[in-house]
Amino acid sequence: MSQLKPLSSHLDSIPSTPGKFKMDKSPYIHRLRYHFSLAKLSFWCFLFLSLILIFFYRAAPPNPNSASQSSSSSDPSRRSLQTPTWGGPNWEKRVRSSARIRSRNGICVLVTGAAGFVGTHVSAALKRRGDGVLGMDNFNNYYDPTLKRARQALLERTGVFVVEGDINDSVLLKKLFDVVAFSHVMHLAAQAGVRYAMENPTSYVHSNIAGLVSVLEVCKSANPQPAIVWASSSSVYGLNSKVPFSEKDRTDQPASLYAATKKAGEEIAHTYNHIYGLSITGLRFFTVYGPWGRPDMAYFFFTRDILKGKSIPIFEAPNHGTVARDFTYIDDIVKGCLASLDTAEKSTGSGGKKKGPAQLRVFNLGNTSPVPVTKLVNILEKLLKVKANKVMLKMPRNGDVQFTHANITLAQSELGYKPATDLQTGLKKFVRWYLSYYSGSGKKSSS
Ligand SMILES: O=C(O)[C@H]1O[C@H](OP(=O)(O)OP(=O)(O)OC[C@H]2O[C@@H](n3ccc(=O)[nH]c3=O)[C@H](O)[C@@H]2O)[C@H](O)[C@@H](O)[C@H]1O
Repeated sequence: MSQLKPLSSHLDSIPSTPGKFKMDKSPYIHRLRYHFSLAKLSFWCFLFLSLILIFFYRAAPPNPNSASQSSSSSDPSRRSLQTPTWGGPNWEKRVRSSARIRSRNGICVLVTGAAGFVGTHVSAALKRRGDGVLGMDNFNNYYDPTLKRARQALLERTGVFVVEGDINDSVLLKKLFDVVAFSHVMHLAAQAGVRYAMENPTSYVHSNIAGLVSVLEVCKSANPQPAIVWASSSSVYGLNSKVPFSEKDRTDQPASLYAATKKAGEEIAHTYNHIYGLSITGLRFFTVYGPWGRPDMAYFFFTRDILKGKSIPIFEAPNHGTVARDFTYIDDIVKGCLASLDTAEKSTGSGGKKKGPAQLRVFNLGNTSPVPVTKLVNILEKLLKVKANKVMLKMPRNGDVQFTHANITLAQSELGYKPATDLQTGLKKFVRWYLSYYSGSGKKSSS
């Protein structure tokens, strides 16, 4: 650059119109030609370097489609969109290999939320029996992402590839359907947690409503259309007081935004079934617990805080009323999920057009025996051999309901669903996992 400036004053005296400049072989002109070619060389070098820089800058995110959706919002489920990591021949090879069916009559399943608690267990179980499984997860930081990465590593070891991406990234979803003709989608990606909905309401709309629609849109346009099984929630029963909760009971009184978004999901599922012939099964999970569980759930952080000697808040209903949950062990839930996939009928549409009526189902997947939260704490105290520092608190008005209790007659008859693990047995397995996971390496922290 420094050479161009003085030279430009010489060039100013040269006519700009081609043909008007007469070649003169004087020494001055030779010097001028020398300076001129030096300027040209510098200019081309500069241009060349700039192009290289621009190329590397633009090439940094491998997938510009995802990058364009990035957001600096406080919504944790959106953060992963800023670091897209998919695409390329190697990536496609891994996708195909993970989704390859390895058993006779196997199915080919896209599992969203695969690095989540239920997603990990379901993906591993499908893979174990020879189904083709491809996982997808956005690894958001709603709770400790290192736990999600550890689950991902577990799945990698069983041969399940977890694609990093958000369900709202329809370009990625379409790409996955271009590469693999999934026969089923197990849609488990969601913003979970009842109380967190008051802190970050938009994350529920983003994942549980917009995200669900994004998944259904891609499924409806796929050819062949997959059958869909997805996670609804026991929370849709809300203020319903008729027990046990049956699928026929009213679900129009949600007590939290989380519940409202799951209820909305059930209505959205109805619409896509009605218009596009998608086969859809919604599963109302009842407080699922077990190894590799969610640190935001009471049984998990009670364990952590009892071990740390911290106080644990136990909610009670008005007039010291008992708060209870139909806690359901993860292995029972996995059986219910696999049975739902296996009994799902094919979608009837293709390429966005309905050809006939399709299956639409909703099932309770619970344990059928509610246990008071105080009893849960007693079991944990015995298993951990540590007395809990309990603080009884009035149940806050932030979305909780006093009790849940599943009627599972329908799931029993249609899916052969039969929960087999009581809370004592399930918590024993959880505590064993917890102690080995968090004390094993000495590096991890559950806080
Ligand atoms: O079935 C569902 O559809 C939901 O199940 C789960 O919600 P919940 O049943 O509310 O579980 P969880 O928070 O573990 O509280 C358990 C109990 O501890 C009580 N509880 C809780 C916190 C506390 O500090 N004190 C307390 O007593 C609390 O009052 C409650 O009685 C999932 O999180 C949710 O994502 C959804 O899947």
